[in-house]
Amino acid sequence: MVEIRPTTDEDLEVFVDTLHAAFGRFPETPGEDGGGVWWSALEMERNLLALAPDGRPVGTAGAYSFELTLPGETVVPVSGVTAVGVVPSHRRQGVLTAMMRHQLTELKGRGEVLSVLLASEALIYRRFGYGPATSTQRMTVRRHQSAFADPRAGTPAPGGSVELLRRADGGAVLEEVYDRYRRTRPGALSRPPRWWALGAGQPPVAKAPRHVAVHRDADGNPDGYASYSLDGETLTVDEIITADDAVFAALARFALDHDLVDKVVFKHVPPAHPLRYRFADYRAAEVSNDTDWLWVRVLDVPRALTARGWLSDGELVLDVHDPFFGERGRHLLTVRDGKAECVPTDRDPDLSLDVSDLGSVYLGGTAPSTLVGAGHIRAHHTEAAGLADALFRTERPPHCLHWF
Ligand SMILES: CC(=O)SCCNC(=O)CCNC(=O)[C@H](O)C(C)(C)COP(=O)(O)OP(=O)(O)OC[C@H]1O[C@@H](n2cnc3c(N)ncnc32)[C@H](O)[C@@H]1OP(=O)(O)O
Repeated sequence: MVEIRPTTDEDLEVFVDTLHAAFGRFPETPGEDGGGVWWSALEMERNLLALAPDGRPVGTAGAYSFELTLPGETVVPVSGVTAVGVVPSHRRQGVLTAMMRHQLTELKGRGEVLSVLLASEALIYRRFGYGPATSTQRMTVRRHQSAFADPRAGTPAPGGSVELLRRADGGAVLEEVYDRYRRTRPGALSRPPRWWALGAGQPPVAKAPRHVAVHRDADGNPDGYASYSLDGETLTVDEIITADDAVFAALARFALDHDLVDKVVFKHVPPAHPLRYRFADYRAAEVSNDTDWLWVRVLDVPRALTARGWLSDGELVLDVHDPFFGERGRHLLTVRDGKAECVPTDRDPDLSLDVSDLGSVYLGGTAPSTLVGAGHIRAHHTEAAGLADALFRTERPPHCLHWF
């Protein structure tokens, strides 16, 4: 059996070496350009090493300290699980399972409500109770097709402006705009100050050259930015950050109006993004790379359900099974005026579901009826799925464009 132990700053080199062995890449030195920025953002006091009986390190798992925005604009602390790897010689022997048990038990013990991660492969994490909770898409637009149906959309509001920032000048502005945005968007994560200081808060997580355009309102206050790069005739937008759809349109227009550019790639947009409907030609935007992004693991069902906000009133009895911890609980969820109460009950359930499916529907990114249709969630009567859809829905789909 393996021994799992927490790491300290002194373990950074062995941690990085082990993780690189797991991913099959030659070790690079933390602090170099590129991946080095990401390595230096690791919180070594929160990471784990798995050691074989002979003391050799064979596995790694890490956690970042983030805040996650829930429906209803509530913000909760979450651990962002990262840097998970087991060296090829020790795979399929339960090393990851041992690390997950150690980590999830510790997170529960700390009183955390949820844990999140981005999965390298979609078959790995459901068994540990994580479910895919947000998705993201790529939108590619040919510039010559990109006229907006309403040509006035896309110009900044009267008195507003779009200005190109030198990256060195952008730090505080971007951090502030991002922070305001992420508090309004379910599924968005905080970017710790240390990430911004390292330059890691500006995607990609590297010091590669990027251009940044900032949008300001009529009073000169920044309320959105676009980070992008140019390669030949392709302009790639890493992210447009704003809580305002009109500002998004203005920044998208700015990207689309670049001379010498043939196509503009918006790397991360939520499903059904309004931008697609701005174009006079609906087919101007080609959507691809529709993929899962943030996975959510509910650690405390009643606290998770009462932490988020709700749009509709209603009642639902959920029978939630957590096979990884061998737990099952029946919960009466009652929503009134946007707030929920959740208490144990012995009433007949409306729905029976696995904790990973609760993770998938929790942020509003997947309708419970979809998972009933997929045979994941069991509806105990004909109205149950519709009732759950009405309760869990959110005004906007959750979205996370943070890579970690
Ligand atoms: C949040 C992140 O950091 S994502 C990054 C994840 N890391 C990687 O992708 C790096 C390359 N891969 C690896 O290092 C390893 O294969 C890991 C970490 C994914 C899995 O580690 P292992 O120690 O082999 O997992 P473990 O032995 O505990 O497997 C538990 C179960 O999951 C299954 N499993 C594990 N990995 C996979 C996978 N990639 N695909 C399908 N099933 C998997 C195993 O078959 C096993 O199933 P069983 O209980 O039915 O027998």
